[in-house]
Amino acid sequence: CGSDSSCYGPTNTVEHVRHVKRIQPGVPNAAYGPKAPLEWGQLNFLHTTDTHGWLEGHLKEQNYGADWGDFVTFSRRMKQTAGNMGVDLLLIDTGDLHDGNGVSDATTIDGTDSMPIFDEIAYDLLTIGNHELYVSEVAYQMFNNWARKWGDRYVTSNVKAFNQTSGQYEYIGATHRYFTTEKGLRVMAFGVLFDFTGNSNASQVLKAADMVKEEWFTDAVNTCDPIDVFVLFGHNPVRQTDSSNTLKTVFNEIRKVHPTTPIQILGGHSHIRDFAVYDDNSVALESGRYCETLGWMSMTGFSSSNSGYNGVKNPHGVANPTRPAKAGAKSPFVYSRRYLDWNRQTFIYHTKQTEQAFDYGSGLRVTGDITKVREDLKLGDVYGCAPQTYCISCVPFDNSSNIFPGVVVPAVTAVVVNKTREDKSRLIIGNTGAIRFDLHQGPFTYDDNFIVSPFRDVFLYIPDVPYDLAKTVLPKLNKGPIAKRDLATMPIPRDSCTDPSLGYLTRREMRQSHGVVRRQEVVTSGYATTDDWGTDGDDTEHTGIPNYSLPGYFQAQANFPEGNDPEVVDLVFFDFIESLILSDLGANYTADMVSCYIDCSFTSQDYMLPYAKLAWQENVDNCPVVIQ
Ligand SMILES: Nc1ccn([C@@H]2O[C@H](COP(=O)(O)O)[C@@H](O)[C@H]2O)c(=O)n1
Ligand SMILES: [Zn+2]
Ligand SMILES: [Zn+2]
Repeated sequence: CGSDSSCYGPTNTVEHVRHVKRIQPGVPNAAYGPKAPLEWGQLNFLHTTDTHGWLEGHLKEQNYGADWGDFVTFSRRMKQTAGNMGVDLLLIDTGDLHDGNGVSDATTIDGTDSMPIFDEIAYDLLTIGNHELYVSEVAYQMFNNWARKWGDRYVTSNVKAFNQTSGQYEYIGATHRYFTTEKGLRVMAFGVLFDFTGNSNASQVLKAADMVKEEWFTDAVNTCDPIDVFVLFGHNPVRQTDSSNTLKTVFNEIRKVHPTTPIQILGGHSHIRDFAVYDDNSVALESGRYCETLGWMSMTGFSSSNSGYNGVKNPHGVANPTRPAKAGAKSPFVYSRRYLDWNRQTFIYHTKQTEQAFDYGSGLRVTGDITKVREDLKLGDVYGCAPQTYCISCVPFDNSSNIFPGVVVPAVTAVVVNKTREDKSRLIIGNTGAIRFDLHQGPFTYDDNFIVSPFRDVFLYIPDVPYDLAKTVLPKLNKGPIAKRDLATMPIPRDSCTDPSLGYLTRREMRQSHGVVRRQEVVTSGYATTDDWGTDGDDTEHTGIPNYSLPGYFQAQANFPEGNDPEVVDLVFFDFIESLILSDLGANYTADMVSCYIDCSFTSQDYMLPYAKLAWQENVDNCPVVIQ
């Protein structure tokens, strides 16, 4: 098809219309759920991060099946509960709102339809992620629209945008926010993006080490105004050993002036559930990715002698936090943390509601808005029937059920072809990070195209590169062997990724087949988190999911002569990795030798749909939806 989208568009041909069906969101799960009520303290946090447009929830995974409308209801009910108890609850988001789902990415400018839906939550603090900065139009969407709307709640302590009117780089949001909570806590908040360098020239990211030298920062830390608690939040991993973590830099600067004031840290970007202890008076929470996880953190220990807190000391009728940051901590503060699975059952349980009584009109309206966006963007249109599940990391990289050998390599081999050069041998190289989510067995929809491959990374190429040189590029990019995780240590010997037939079993059958049933309920596969406090953070217990590490890059070779190596190849790659490719090819290769391969609008969003039309037409009219 090349760049001719009429070859695979959903409505252009009669033949295609036959293949268009819609799938419906998954039903709420029923058999298992949260292990215990939340521990409410004086100051409580609900945290989202790296939502990447997944506002519809996970339509093919019951465990993460709530949509943003359900979250609207939940967050409002939790705010009311906090008010009724006489304590504070802060809602916080740490960025990456774009790139990952059709709701955010199927519009001409990413986020056009998703951002108004996202904005239905009354966040107290928000900050910016790197996915708001790759594309200038998106950066300006945040700068000109949402930053203005969110005012001082949008804290971008080290991120500026180029203001075309003033000709200056200006902070996108506020540098910091000093505010008093409903219960009298004086909060100083900083929102810090990791030292990101892949942004377009519409923005500027100050390194944290430079940010802390800015006058506004030293003024804020040294202010004479009382500070009861710092909220240090950012699109930034919380694990101190993560090389991207720059929260530590800011933490250290605060500590020079405030040795014992609590610093509550909330992070993101590494897409994991995590909780880290920084010191006796500081703990950090990270809340996963893609609307799979809602993070909960609470603390108690404020008194009239150390704060302006005028709320209830230990809210009644609920559990309260009891754990010091670490054993023997010299601190009045105790904490709790929990990773909530993103489903209605979780939301209903923690608001003490019933399925019938849970919904608010506001939440239902937002669910309706999401449905309308999905319909308008035709996200439910089906392009093929995937015969099995292919995952990114639940099986080794070379397993046929891995998405790279199973889908991505055959898809780029078959579809990424320049007609005028189709007789040439080619190597196609991509970064594995461009593939963002597992591909589930069953109908492959327009939405799934963005879920699997959301970026608009253009396929570029250099013609006629000697094969002896071209074949050295992938190993140079990857440098080093693929680390493999020993399956024998994993709690589940197989799961629906490795054995697709299991996808047809119910979760109960699946677990019982392995003999793991607890509390007369089912323990399903999912996150089994280990953090600085151990293994009791997951709100719903799960057995783990195998997680094999990946090389950074993949390669497909196409139209190679049988039994021989070609003399030269067309070397095809995403523009996202152009500079790396050129540096691996050496000084004889320069940017002026690079051009668009098919055309400059054919991107990584454009090869999966034609492949689905090519490879997955069997059963397409009768393709069972497999909800895991
Ligand atoms: N145009 C792009 C942009 C990003 N990527 C990949 O995404 C990774 C960053 O994602 P986070 O959610 O972790 O911030 C980046 O490292 C790339 O792998 C891409 O492929 N193309
Ligand atoms: Zn992210
Ligand atoms: Zn990120």
